[in-house]
Amino acid sequence: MAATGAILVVDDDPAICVVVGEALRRQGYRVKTAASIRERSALLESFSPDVLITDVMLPDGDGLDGIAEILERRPALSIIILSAQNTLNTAIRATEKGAFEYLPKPFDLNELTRAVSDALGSGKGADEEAPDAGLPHDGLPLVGRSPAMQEVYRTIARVLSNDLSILVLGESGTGKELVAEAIHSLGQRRTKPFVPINMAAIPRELIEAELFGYEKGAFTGAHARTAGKFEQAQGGTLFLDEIGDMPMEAQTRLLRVLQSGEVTTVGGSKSVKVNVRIIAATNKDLPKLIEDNRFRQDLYYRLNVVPIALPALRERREDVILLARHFLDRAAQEGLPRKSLSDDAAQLLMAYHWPGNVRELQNLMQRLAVLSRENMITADMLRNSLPLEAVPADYAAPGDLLGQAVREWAKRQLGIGLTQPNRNLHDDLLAVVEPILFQETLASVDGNQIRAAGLLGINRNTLRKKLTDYGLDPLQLRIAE
Ligand SMILES: Nc1ncnc2c1ncn2[C@@H]1O[C@H](COP(=O)(O)OP(=O)(O)OP(=O)(O)O)[C@@H](O)[C@H]1O
Repeated sequence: MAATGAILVVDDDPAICVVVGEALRRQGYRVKTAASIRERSALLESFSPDVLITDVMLPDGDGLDGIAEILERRPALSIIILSAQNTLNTAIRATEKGAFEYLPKPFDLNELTRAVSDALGSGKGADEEAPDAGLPHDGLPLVGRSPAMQEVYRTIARVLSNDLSILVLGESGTGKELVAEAIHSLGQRRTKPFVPINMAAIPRELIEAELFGYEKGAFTGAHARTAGKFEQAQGGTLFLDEIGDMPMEAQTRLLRVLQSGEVTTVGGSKSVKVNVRIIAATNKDLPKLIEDNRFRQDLYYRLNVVPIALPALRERREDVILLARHFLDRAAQEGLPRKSLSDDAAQLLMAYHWPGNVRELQNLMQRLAVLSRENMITADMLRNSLPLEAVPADYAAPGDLLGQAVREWAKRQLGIGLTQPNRNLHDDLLAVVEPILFQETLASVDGNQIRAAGLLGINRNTLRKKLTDYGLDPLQLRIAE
């Protein structure tokens, strides 16, 4: 059955308007497109859409400006925000303004059509809470633009206006604590305490006393009544780090507190009401611990209301250079000499597998900012600092960068849905790559077609035909036969 509904698509990139517009029309929607905020305002009046899909960076301003006012006038309208800025800030702003969905670019066309049908099906967005306009956005701590981080930002943006329990998962050093701090400092509890407690860092027998507090005389050394972390976090957020290391008995007690909302100190009998948001984190496989009877299943369900999975740094290599520069900038702001990265250093950083994740990268950049005397950080300096056996032998292979470029190119082509059945992505890629390859190869042999064909491993006639097809002028390439 054809879908019904009117959709307004606003993007100054005509390709996106065409592709998105076509995809939605094929589903049966009525679609109009606009390329600016001015056109958007006019069409909102004359076309009266059910769903507005809008880009953020528009030629006449910020596409998010005016969204709250539009929703005030048309509360039934669902808004989907597209953005290439891809920061936590954009995700939060979009969600706060009342957007139904936020899709970072390049987006998947199926994801967009699904978002449209969800928006129409639900009558209205899932995030109907009153937008909180006063959140502090500056200096947001999380750096990264990879698709995996976009997913993290979207989830963070969605949990700021509620108190759902969060379970942050990820290897050591991926930023779990930073995510917990961000949720707290951007959310509605930000004026109250953020109290972290690391289960792995406290002797097992003291965990309950630390968490729930203790009465004077409860055990040797308990000289006075002491409030536990739960009470200290009253009204705010309790961050239970390394929750997988919590002893079973403490888990049972924690579950009871979460169920009742009351804590009783160790050695005490009176309970105190507590109101805290729980964010837990672990690098352990909790379902496996449950299987081994080392973690309570009921506690797991209680904590894992909204999971946030942080990718390992090697799974988001596109963020490595961004992060490295961020840490170098920070070092410079702290008064250390400003350092930059050479190209070969950047390649080496991207090829390394970062077992210690962002923390390892941060430590390395700080060390180099302090110790190196040069202004430029080179691959040689890194080789002295990184365990070399961990760097793939072909780290410098341009293939790594090329592979990444091709992956991004393919994602972009597929993501914005330019691949109609009659398109030939394979030929399109060759048309981008081959002329560059031919030019470089010919230049390296002073334009000798025979030698170039030999290096390329193709027949000379094939090379000549391809040069003609690509409109490459053999004379300009100084092809000497
Ligand atoms: N996306 C990021 N942007 C900027 N800094 C980051 C990011 N992720 C992590 N860091 C920095 O890396 C360091 C390690 O992060 P964090 O302590 O949050 O990791 P973790 O996952 O909690 O580690 P562990 O499991 O070992 O406790 C911190 O100094 C943090 O500021």
